[in-house]
Amino acid sequence: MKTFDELFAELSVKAETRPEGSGTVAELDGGVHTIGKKIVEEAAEVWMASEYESDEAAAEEISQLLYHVQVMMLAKGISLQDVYRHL
Ligand SMILES: N=c1c2ncn([C@@H]3O[C@H](COP(=O)(O)OP(=O)(O)OP(=O)(O)O)[C@@H](O)[C@H]3O)c2ncn1[C@@H]1O[C@H](COP(=O)(O)O)[C@@H](O)[C@H]1O
Repeated sequence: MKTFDELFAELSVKAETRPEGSGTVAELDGGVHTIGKKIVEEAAEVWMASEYESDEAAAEEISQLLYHVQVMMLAKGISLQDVYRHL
């Protein structure tokens, strides 16, 4: 189990060190367009799971959406503070 901030720290290191086999590195290499499509796909899955599936399934889809949003933040060089400032 990890928090939003802990995941972002982990992904930041992956983006920096580019370890072999990292899905994050592969997604970053796909670029903003590819990451954006992934976000839209996961957002739809959050909607469907929330409307038609269990709370557990919805929570899992939400975690995946948060992950892809963080990958987009890294692709754009947007920090947690840049986002939190708007909350
Ligand atoms: N939390 C996540 C996470 N959530 C979602 N995903 C990715 O998003 C995909 C989920 O998409 P779907 O369920 O829709 O599955 P899918 O459509 O079959 O997936 P694709 O074929 O599109 O890849 C997964 O296959 C992962 O590639 C994640 N990938 C990684 N993490 C965490 O990120 C960290 C770094 O991961 P790596 O960069 O891979 O080392 C680790 O702590 C991981 O737990």
